[in-house]
Amino acid sequence: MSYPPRAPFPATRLRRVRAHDWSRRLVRECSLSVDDLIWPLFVFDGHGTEAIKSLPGVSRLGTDHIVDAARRAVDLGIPAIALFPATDPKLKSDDAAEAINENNLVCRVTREIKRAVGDQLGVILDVALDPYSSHGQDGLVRDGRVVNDETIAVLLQQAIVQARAGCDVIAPSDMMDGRIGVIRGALDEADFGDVQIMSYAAKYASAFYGPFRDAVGSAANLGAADKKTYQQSPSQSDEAIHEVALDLAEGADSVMVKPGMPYLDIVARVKQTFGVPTFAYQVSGEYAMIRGAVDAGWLSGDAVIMESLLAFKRAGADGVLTYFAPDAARLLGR
Ligand SMILES: NCc1[nH]cc(CCC(=O)O)c1CC(=O)O
Ligand SMILES: [Mg+2]
Repeated sequence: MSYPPRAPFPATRLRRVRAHDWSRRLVRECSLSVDDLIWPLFVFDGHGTEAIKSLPGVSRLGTDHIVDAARRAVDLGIPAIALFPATDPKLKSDDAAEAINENNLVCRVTREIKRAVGDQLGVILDVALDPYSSHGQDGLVRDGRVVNDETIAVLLQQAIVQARAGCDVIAPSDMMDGRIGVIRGALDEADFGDVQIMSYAAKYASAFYGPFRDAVGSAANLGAADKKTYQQSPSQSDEAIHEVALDLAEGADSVMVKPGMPYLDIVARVKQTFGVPTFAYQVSGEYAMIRGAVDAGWLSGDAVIMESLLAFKRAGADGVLTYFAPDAARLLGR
């Protein structure tokens, strides 16, 4: 055998198209755009900003800062924000009554944001009781159990007050069975037929939510309890498909998989199975993991952020809820 070898040469060399930037761009299968981003924001009833220890770089925004953040989202071209309230502990109760107060923090702030930016920005609000309950659970607790149907009776009222405040998208994140159909019916009856429902359809009982619970202050309320009787076990894949099928049949306009990066297989299955608008939530723990490593100098920030978000697109997601939304929008705008 002579050297260098003359034949046979590999007919197919995948490196050929990788050799030039123009050619890599030409064969690109998926890409991330600012249109794919949803920016989650934490708001508290006060002024200024509050750092969140377990979410470096993310702050709770006071009512005097939140409208500016919404304007910033518009300027960056981000299509939508998701608002989460850090409720004053004094307003939390066993029945989470503050959730259905039409002048609660999130409703007031939504009205202000919509007044300022109108239809230039979509506002998404969670439907679940955990920011308002003294036990930190997403539903009502009776004899130590999170009860399903009684909870839904409250959730539908929460959805209505939020829609009345001007919220564009209701996002039930509670994982009660059957709530999408009931909320859809209630919205339609109250003349909010145009308000969308983005269902957290496949939401897992995950350890990656820790920093979020610090941010909204539900960690202390929840204590050592967990949400395993309603959120899915991380071992489940077929069950996620079943969940999504039910929520779509009940009227969900779009569905979400949560967390994101450890569940890209679920994102891919959901998109391939149903072909509907599918979102993924790169949750607080995923953000903290990346941010922490970047801040320690172990990972290169911009590259890792963009790679992590592109991976959602490759899996089939139509959009990503991410605390990196403003960073990504800035990087994409270059
Ligand atoms: N309804 C609760 C809710 N809505 C969004 C998140 C987590 C988001 C994140 O971790 O970034 C959670 C946490 C939970 O289920 O305990
Ligand atoms: Mg369900």
